[in-house]
Amino acid sequence: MTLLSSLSSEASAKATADPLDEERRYVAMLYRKIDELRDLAAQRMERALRNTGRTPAARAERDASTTMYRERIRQLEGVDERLCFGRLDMDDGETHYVGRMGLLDEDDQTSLLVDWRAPAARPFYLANAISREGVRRRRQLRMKGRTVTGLHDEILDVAAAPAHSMSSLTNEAALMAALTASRTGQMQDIVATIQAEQDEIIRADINGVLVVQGGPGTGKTAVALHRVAYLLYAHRDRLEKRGALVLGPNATFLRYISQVLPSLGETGALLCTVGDLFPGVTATGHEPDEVAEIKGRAAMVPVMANAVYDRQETPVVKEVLFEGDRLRLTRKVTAGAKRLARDTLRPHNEARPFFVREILKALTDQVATNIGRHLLEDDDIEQIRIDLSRSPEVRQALQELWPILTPEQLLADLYASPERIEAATPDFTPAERELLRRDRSAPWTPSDVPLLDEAAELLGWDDSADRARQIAQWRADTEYAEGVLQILRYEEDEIDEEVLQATDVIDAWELADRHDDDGYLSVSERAATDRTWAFGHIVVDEAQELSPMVWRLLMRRSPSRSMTVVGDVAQTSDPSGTTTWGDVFAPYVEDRWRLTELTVNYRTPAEVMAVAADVLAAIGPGLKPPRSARSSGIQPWAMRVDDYLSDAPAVAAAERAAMDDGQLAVVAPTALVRPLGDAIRARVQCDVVVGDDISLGAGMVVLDVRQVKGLEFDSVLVIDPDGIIGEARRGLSDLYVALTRTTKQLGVLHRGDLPAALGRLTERNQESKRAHEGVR
Ligand SMILES: Nc1ncnc2c1ncn2[C@@H]1O[C@H](COP(=O)(O)OP(=O)(O)OP(=O)(O)O)[C@@H](O)[C@H]1O
Repeated sequence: MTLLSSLSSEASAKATADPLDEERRYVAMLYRKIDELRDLAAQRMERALRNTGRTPAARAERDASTTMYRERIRQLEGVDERLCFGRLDMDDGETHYVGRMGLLDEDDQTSLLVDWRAPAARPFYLANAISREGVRRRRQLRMKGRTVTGLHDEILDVAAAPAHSMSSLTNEAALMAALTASRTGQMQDIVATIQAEQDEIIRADINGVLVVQGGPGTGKTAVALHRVAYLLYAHRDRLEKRGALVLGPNATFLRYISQVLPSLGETGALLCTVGDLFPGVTATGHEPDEVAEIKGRAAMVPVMANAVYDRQETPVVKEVLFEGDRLRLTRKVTAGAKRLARDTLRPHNEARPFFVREILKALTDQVATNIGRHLLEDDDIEQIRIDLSRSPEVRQALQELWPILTPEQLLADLYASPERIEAATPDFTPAERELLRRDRSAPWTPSDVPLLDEAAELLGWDDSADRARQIAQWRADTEYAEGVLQILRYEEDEIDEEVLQATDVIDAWELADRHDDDGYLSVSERAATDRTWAFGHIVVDEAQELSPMVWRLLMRRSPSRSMTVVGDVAQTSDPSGTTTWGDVFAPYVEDRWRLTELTVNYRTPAEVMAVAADVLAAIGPGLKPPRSARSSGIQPWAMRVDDYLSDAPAVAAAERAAMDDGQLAVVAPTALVRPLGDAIRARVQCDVVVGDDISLGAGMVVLDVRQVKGLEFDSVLVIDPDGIIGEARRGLSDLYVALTRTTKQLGVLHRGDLPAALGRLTERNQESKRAHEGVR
């Protein structure tokens, strides 16, 4: 036990029946309060929905109100599970109950429940026997659903503390219970057991770039999510308008963490991957690492600029047919127009009108000269200019000389043409150019997204067509609505003059407006559809994997540079990723970023971490492993097999059979994942999911290292460590990631000798191997 005096009590323990009853009564009262609030929000939402919204303003208000009440109901539902988890008895006689949200007594405005993020709750996470923070007793409430099942008291009295019992962990009993619980496939919040070093980070200043470096299992993801919840609470005004973005490595990971923020009463952050950051594009394609690495380089910035310049053409002569005449644009003319347009320093599409104006002027001059300038008035010349601008041939020529481009067109055209690639990449080798080549029909990949974003910046948005389309659509809707009203008028005229006509209660404009079913969008929804959205705060998880081009995109979305960046440079596997934080931020904030470290591994037991530490030493001698919060008493093991596909399924089946519940992950080199998954499926009884199909609740999953990143499982079986090391440029880092995914058990199957870095593993002897074979 960490602290001096510790008193545990289970629901069944007679000696503590009274305090338990007292807490049960109190918590039941809190739930009644929550139910009342939920009913009230539901009633108000219903009332708001009944409002017909006769004017656009009323309709906007109705939509805003319903969204607000819907969010409130979701928030109240989110915090329902383990609403209240602690109680502080202070020296001054005050008592504070700590929970997921704040609740007030409406009559006397006293606090019934303190939000875990409020200053009054902070001692719950920080108080210890040495620095009591005014706390006399800290009580943990164990809850199952809405029922208090037990409690655990810590009396913070330094005089009674035996020196050897001091531990750096807070709420240790509850922490250990959380760490040893079986995993469900969904990340749980840690709100009842946040540790002091984590609390510091969660509540750190919102401004500037905060980098949280920490080894595997140190709670980086958990801390990042609790920090978002804290910032949404402490800086509600700022973040309500601009929103918060949480960027994760892949969709599986986002699903894994998706329940954490709602359970903290927050639904307002946008969770997405890099592939989601260009609205309108679904980046589902895969590509080899070496292609992604090239696309992620900072050298792609000039490449994209060259690709745009390459589209601004100046042929020796461009001939244009106009009303039977062959007009000529010499290079001198097109180059002059190009220079003038570029000198505006506007993006390509926005500079185009300047180019067009110059070219039309030159063509108008030619036509006027051909007719005889002395025969023409100013109005005639203007008419010629207008006719030229409307001529399909002239338009076609202008499109060839300076095309209107979308980011998708620019990039697809570039990839599809060896000539364009060559023109845009003067410093690339032929092999690198070849890697960029791709068919026009190939799907977009995540590493295309920052390039599309770069292209959008260089091209500028030409939204005139969109706006024209919107106006046309609105007109069509209005006309349609007017048509509907005509019909109603006609029919109603026939029926009864006393009957209220449709046109009395609704006009065409409003009817058209109702057709637009976009409704009221929340900040996250608006942010998700707006490429240029500037977020109030950005959180990046597994940040070591991001390429320089992705950082460039993120910095555009964060002009205020308010960011929390969490990662571990020892776990970098993406060839575009970083192993030095300074390199990432120097171009944007120089050295004005803060580094903070997490040092305790809450996931991986000490026995497994000892093995992983040897691999870490092989990655870089200076790298320090995190300290494990606990030992499991279970030694990790290795087993030599003859053939992975025929031997591994039996071992996996035996491991799974030995587990009561929870999840087993089989982590293998990418090429082995599918065949191994099929072979295992044929052997085991439980639900097995393979690769990207991962359904988070399955009893067994078969994945490669990329897919397993950020996740955790009760037991992990690593297949072919040499294969894992060999298949990636940073293969040892991949092995380190694979080994550190377990919360309890680790086994490694190998064919030849074990890699040197795994020398510490004890080989399983033949008997246990035979025992596994018996399961076949
Ligand atoms: N204070 C805490 N109380 C209870 N559980 C905790 C605490 N801190 C971390 N954990 C648990 O430890 C595990 C690892 O946390 P998390 O996934 O956030 O670590 P990480 O640093 O992001 O790991 P990795 O870099 O390996 O992906 C999770 O199950 C998390 O809930």
